[in-house]
Amino acid sequence: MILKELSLINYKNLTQADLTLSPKMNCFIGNNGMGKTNLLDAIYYLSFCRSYTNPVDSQIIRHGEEVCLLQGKYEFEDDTKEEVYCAIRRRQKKQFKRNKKEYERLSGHIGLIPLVMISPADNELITGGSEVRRRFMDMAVSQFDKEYLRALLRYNKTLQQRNVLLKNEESLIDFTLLDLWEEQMAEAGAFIYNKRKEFIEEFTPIFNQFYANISQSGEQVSFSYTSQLDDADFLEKLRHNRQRDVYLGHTSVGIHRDELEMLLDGYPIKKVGSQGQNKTYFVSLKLAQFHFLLKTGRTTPILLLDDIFDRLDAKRVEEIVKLVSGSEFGQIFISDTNRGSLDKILARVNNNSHIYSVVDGEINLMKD
Ligand SMILES: Nc1ncnc2c1ncn2[C@@H]1O[C@H](COP(=O)(O)OP(=O)(O)OP(=O)(O)O)[C@@H](O)[C@H]1O
Repeated sequence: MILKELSLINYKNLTQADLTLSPKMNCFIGNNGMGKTNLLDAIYYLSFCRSYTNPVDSQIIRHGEEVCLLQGKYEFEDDTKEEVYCAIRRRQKKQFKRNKKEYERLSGHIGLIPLVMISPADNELITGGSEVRRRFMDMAVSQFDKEYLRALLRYNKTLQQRNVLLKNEESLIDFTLLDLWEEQMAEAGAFIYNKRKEFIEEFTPIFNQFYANISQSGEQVSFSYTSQLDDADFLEKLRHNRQRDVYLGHTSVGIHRDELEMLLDGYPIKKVGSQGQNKTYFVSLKLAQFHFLLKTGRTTPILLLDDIFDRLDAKRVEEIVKLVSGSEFGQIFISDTNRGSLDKILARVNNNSHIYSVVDGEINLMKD
């Protein structure tokens, strides 16, 4: 699937743009702080109904403006077309439309336009808290498995409801209601746990292959997925911990506590990885996610590469260039401050490329 046309108004520092895009490679070049990431982020927004870098919608709207508009026109391999429209207004609920019809729930949109973004912010996957890695699993699975997304929404809602009850004084807690939330949590939680385990099992060899290709080394990458559900029935565990949770005022067991440890040669990469190894790690993770989505979905996802070559040695850059210019990858959006690495990619994809300059939020086509 490709994004054929993108229009935007007031997306962060981008005032206005109407772009007709290349089906293969679209490069955005500009100095620091000019708006390259913002442009990729706008494309991300149209897939996930949220920004990659900033979860607060009101901060997406250009300073001093009241409304931000995004519109993408997509074309699939079987010639079907999709038009996605989004309007974000200050102090109002955002509007998201597919082919002019507004979604009742934004979750209904997730997965329609599969996309993978790789950006320096992904270093958080290694250095950040466990919630970042859970989110990675959730995003990766939700894009091809609607049932997983529904279970996740159900789980989060019941977890929140259980926590609200637990905040009451013990004598005021409605235990019948607590029983009900726990049963629903246990059902959704067990489903998510099994899906995560399945995903990690299938995903690990693909990830290892990408890492080996890029690093050209014998380094082995793997995960250690641990959950409180590993050794006990979830409902039993919830009931067993109830008294403690009443005392704590929140739920201390569940899949919201899962950890996905990331390992390099059996050691936590967080502790042992160099900057270049970390980068190779998360780039490989994301490319493996792309491959996984391609295998499980009905269309080739869009790939966004935000400033990914910095800090990698020439050999690793070359290997990434080789990978992403291969036929497995479809439409790619790439940002960089200079054309060095881009020219190597462009040479591999012949003339199927557009190059844009980004200066102070203005995007101009330099070459097509
Ligand atoms: N809501 C907003 N309104 C106006 N400007 C904004 C808004 N949000 C962010 N910006 C501006 O966007 C700019 C950052 O743009 P972006 O992150 O796209 O830069 P970049 O070209 O990718 O730079 P780098 O090469 O450093 O990564 C900053 O100048 C920031 O102040």
